[in-house]
Amino acid sequence: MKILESTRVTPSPNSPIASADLSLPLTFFDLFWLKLPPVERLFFYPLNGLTLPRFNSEILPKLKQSLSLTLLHFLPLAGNLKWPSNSPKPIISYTPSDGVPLTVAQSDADFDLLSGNGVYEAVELHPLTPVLITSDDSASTIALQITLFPNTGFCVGIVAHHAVLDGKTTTMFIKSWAYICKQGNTENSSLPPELTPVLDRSVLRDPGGVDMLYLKTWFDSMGSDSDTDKKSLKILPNKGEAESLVRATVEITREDLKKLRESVLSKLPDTGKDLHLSTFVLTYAYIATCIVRSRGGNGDRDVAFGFAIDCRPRLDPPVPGNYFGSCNTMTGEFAKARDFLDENGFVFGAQKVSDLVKQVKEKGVLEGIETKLSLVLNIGVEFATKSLQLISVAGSPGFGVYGSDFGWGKPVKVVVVSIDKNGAVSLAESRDGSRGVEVGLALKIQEMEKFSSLFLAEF
Ligand SMILES: CC(C)(COP(=O)(O)OP(=O)(O)OC[C@H]1O[C@@H](n2cnc3c(N)ncnc32)[C@H](O)[C@@H]1OP(=O)(O)O)[C@@H](O)C(=O)NCCC(=O)NCCSC(=O)CC(=O)O
Repeated sequence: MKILESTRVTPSPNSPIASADLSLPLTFFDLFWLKLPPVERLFFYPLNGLTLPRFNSEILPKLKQSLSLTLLHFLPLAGNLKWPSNSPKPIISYTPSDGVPLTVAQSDADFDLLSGNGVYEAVELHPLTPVLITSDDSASTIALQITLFPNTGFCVGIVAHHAVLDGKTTTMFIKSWAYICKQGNTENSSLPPELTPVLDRSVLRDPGGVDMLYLKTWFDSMGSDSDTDKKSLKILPNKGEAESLVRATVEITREDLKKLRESVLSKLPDTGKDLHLSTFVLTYAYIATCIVRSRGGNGDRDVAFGFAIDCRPRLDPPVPGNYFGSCNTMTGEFAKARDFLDENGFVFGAQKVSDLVKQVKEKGVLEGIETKLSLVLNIGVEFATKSLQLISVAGSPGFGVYGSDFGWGKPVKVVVVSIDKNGAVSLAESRDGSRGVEVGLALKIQEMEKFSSLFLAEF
């Protein structure tokens, strides 16, 4: 890996938008993620015979110029998290000298291997992944990396501070950048309505001091009375990271989903019809079952499974789908490994995940919102002690990541790197538009081997 350039891309200076300060308060949804590790995503673009001269003269200038134009719409991403002394909570601050940190690199790694579905070591993706810089006083909102693979293609990497943007906004930003790049970089680049971010914070109402409650939860978790520590914007290190994981991608097709649904219904002839057997529920329950079985071992082991919910359409009044920020909450459950190891483990999982989604539909997303952060922090502590098997979810088949075409074709693969640090699997839509689901995995090698032997061999 060779670093070719470390720079900052500023919003296009020709626009008056770039010359005004901007500040956005963090909402309670944002503050939930204040110190939680960021999400890392890579988009792989194959380009046969791509040379360094072509990369430098065509690809890179177009990507940088269009990024600069895109930032006019996403100004907070050119800024930083700050905590002014007169502010009760941190803010996102943009000033005209700010810009997005961008690393340009050249890799001699195997593009086809890293962008394929097969098994490879998780650490192989780390050199392609930008690093989010955070300190006591300041935290980057995102960082980007563009990596050339001579003769084979290039990769666009983004790391996103979850207190600034969630998966929906991150993927909307990448799609907007790709859209403007593909359009040909004219000044005044406008975005279609669904990609135009809504920065207005007044569309979201705090149910009553949840923002300050989350800050207090963060303060309490730090166990320090010093003001510097309390107001530090440093992100927490990943504590539960396992060593030497391998990655692979598996796909669940519509046909597989049909079989999974039929399998649940055949085992629950009376109650099955009341379950919410969506693509998401079936996929997550099935993958969680295979992961617990791949570890095998003691049935007494605690298993926590949980996932994020996009709150935008579920708030009253609903928040626009293109609202910029973090707008999700978590739901989840505990079980014992034996529940999944059991012959009817998948049916158990489908019932539990269905119940969780149905609860959200019935009770709304704000039910129990006050205690969500402390619950998640406690699970993190247990995960770090390795006493708990945690299976969470990053991404969503609804994000449409494969629509991100910068003008050289759609990505051949999109991966979430950070699942190798937090016990998550990643979900995306099938690349071929067939409405299947692509699932990213990061497991120990023995567990990956077991997973491969189990996956879709039985339902
Ligand atoms: C809570 C959920 C997981 C539940 O999903 P479900 O699919 O079970 O339930 P649902 O009500 O959303 O959808 C039920 C069915 O309706 C369909 N459906 C839903 N909305 C639709 C729409 N607008 N247009 C057409 N169809 C729609 C779904 O595809 C599904 O059908 P069918 O069964 O045919 O599919 C989801 O609603 C959700 O909020 N997903 C987003 C989660 C998220 O944002 N995760 C990322 C977190 S941030 C993160 O992790 C970081 C990062 O990614 O960077």
